[in-house]
Order: sequence, then structure tokens, then C-alpha cells
Amino acid sequence: MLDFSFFNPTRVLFGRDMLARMEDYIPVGARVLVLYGGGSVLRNGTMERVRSGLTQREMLEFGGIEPNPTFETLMRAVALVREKSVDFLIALGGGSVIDGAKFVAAAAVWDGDPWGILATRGSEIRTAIPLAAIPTLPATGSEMNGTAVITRADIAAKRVFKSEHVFPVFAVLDPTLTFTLPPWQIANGIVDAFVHVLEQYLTYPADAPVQDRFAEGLLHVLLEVADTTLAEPENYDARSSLMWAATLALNGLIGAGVPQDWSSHLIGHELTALYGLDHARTLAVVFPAMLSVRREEKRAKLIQYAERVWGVREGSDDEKIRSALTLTNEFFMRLGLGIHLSDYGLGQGDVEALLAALERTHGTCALGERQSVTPDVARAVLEAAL
Ligand SMILES: NC(=O)c1ccc[n+]([C@@H]2O[C@H](COP(=O)([O-])OP(=O)(O)OC[C@H]3O[C@@H](n4cnc5c(N)ncnc54)[C@H](O)[C@@H]3O)[C@@H](O)[C@H]2O)c1
Repeated sequence: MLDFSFFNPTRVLFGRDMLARMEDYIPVGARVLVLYGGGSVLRNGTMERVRSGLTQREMLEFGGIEPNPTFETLMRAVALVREKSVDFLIALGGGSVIDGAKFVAAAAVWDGDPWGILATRGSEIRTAIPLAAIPTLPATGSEMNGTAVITRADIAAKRVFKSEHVFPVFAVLDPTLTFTLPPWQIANGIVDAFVHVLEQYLTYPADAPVQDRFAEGLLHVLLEVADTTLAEPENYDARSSLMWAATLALNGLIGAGVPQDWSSHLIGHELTALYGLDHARTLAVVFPAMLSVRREEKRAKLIQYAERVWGVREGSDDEKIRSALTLTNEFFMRLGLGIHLSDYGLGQGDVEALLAALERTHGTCALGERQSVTPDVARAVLEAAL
């Protein structure tokens, strides 16, 4: 196992009645800003439940945070926080709103141009306004981690920052808040969580059986509940399992002490920045191609994945790997996600644009668990994804 320092300060309040408990963890007299997205929380009654759950605190609201939240929109929230001396933030929505709130929390007390937060990937953040997360979409794990992904529309750049200061103080995980999601968003969430686990699992063996078995357990649960939670959106048990699996997939636990890849995510961010594809859909396109191109490098873990996750016992090691890749692709497609760039009308010309964007973001830096994803490998991956 690799050395690690694991830190996760987020309290989790899980269950259908836990919104009522959030007040216990917000200081009396706080001036609270609730951030939300396109307004589904207004239409489906979730905002009303939050309003009635907050007594003895002044509550302000900021809506309109878009999917793949933009610096430009978030800076308007920063201005409001400063003007009204807000001292607690609640993110009510999907990963985009939660990520956006993390940026606002840090930017409101940042000295200088807040783009510096993204330019330094969060390493210079010294303080932030406390925030809480109420996820309405089970997918990103943002509710229990210190990471955020922010887009700058004017330069088509999607950047990540991380900081211990932006972990939510608490997260209310109420599966019933996700019942109103359309099936394609749930399918996105399943794939997002699945790939989050794989980015931390499908690397190379590190003598970390706890992390491996934990990761395999999460993958099994996602495979087991996928069909039920899609077919029966109000099946509380299935949705609870999806929600908790998605949170645990990216709260740092399974990634502590093991190598991590994330190259598919970083290439996927450029797909979103340039063409607006949903985050999960970028992963369904890039990840299968990444595995295919780097199958030798990931050989040992691919065999383990085939045997333990997909139950492939027959055949040579090469056949097991082939089966695992096919089964993974079929799973994504069964959920309705395309696994090729052409499924989104993209072709060779777009490969060039994506490579140029990757170079703008990462220079000539090689990505992945062994820093082996050079620009040439990225090209091979994108061409394999055509
Ligand atoms: N911080 C992290 O660790 C992390 C990890 C992965 C992805 N991300 C980022 O998160 C963003 C994606 O977040 P997401 O996948 O949660 O989607 P999202 O937050 O972008 O939401 C997608 C859509 O679902 C709608 N929606 C949300 N909840 C709803 C509900 N209950 N009923 C009806 N509609 C609802 C939203 O209004 C939005 O239109 C991307 O920017 C991605 O890069 C962050």
C-alpha cells in the first residue's frame, strides 16, 4: 500500500427525514445563502422544505448556476456574498451547484482575482466561508470531498481545484430529493460514479486489498441497482444504494493509498469545455478507449476487474481482458450513453481541437497513474474513441 494521509471532515446526514436535522449544524444567527441551479428545486418543493427547515437564520437565495458552472455566473454570487456579508452557504442541487458553491466559498474571501484559485488549482486557498451540500443528483461525490470543477466560458476552459477548506461541513443525503430526475440523468450518475471508482482502481497493483475490495463492492452495487433505480425512480432502497455508492466513490476513501489515473476525466473536461457534453457522457466516450489503448499497462488490474467484478473465469488472460472491456462498453450503452465521439457528431477534426485544448490546459505534461498519457497517447485514445 502507498503512504497516505486521509482527511474527510464532512458529516453525513442520510435519510428521508434528515433535512429537518440540518439546523443543528448551522450557527444560530447565521446569514445563509442557498445556491441552486435551473429551478427544479423551486418546482418540486425541495426549496420550500429547506426554507421551512431554517429558523433563526436569515436566508438569501441565488439561482441560475448552470450545469458545468461558470466562473462568470459564480462571480455574481461572490458579489452577493460580499455585499450581504453572508457567513454560511448551502448548495442545493447537483454536482454543478455544489462545485459552484465551493468556488464561491473560497472566492468571496480571496485576495485578488479569483481566477487565481483555478490557476493555482486551489493550493493557495487559506480560508473559505463554511458550506453545506444538499445533493439532488447522485453522481459526483462532490458533497463529501474538497474538489470542484469550474468552467470559464470566455476561454472555453474547464479547470479543477482542490482544497481542504471547501469540504462541506455537512451533507444531507436524502434519496427522495432525486426522485424527480429524468432517467438519462440517473444513467449519467451511475456511469459517473462507476468511472470514479475505476479511475482509482484500474491502475496497477499496490498491495491494497482493503481499497480493492471496497472499490469492487461499490462497482457490484452500481451494477446491481442500475436497472431497478432506472425503472423504478421512487424505489427508495435502490436509490439509497445508488446515492451512498456515488458519495463513497469519491470521498477519498478508496483512493487513499493507491495509485490514481484521472486521465479520462481530464480529457473529458476538454470535451465538455469545447462541445458542452455532459460530464458522464464524456467519460463513457473516453474511458473505454483509454482502457483499450492502455490495456498492457493496466493488464494486472484489468484481469482482476474481469474476474472479480464481471465474474469472467474462463479463457486466457487476454480473453478475460477483452471480455471485461466489452462488458463495460455494453453496460454504458445499455444505460443509453454513447461510447464513441461519432455518437455526438464529432470526428477527426475535433480530435485536433481537443488535443490543442489539452495542451493549453496541461502543456506537455503527461497524465495518468504513471504519467504515461503523453499527447501522443491522448491522440491514440481520442482516435480509438472515434
Ligand atoms: N467535485 C467533484 O468531485 C466532481 C466529480 C465529478 C464531476 N464533477 C462536476 O460536476 C458537474 C456535473 O454534476 P452532476 O452530474 O451532478 O449534474 P449537474 O449538477 O450539472 O445537473 C444536471 C442537471 O440535472 C438537473 N437536476 C439536478 N437535480 C435534479 C432533480 N432532483 N430533479 C430534476 N432535475 C435535477 C440540474 O438542474 C441540471 O440541469 C460537472 O461540472 C462535473 O465536472 C465534480
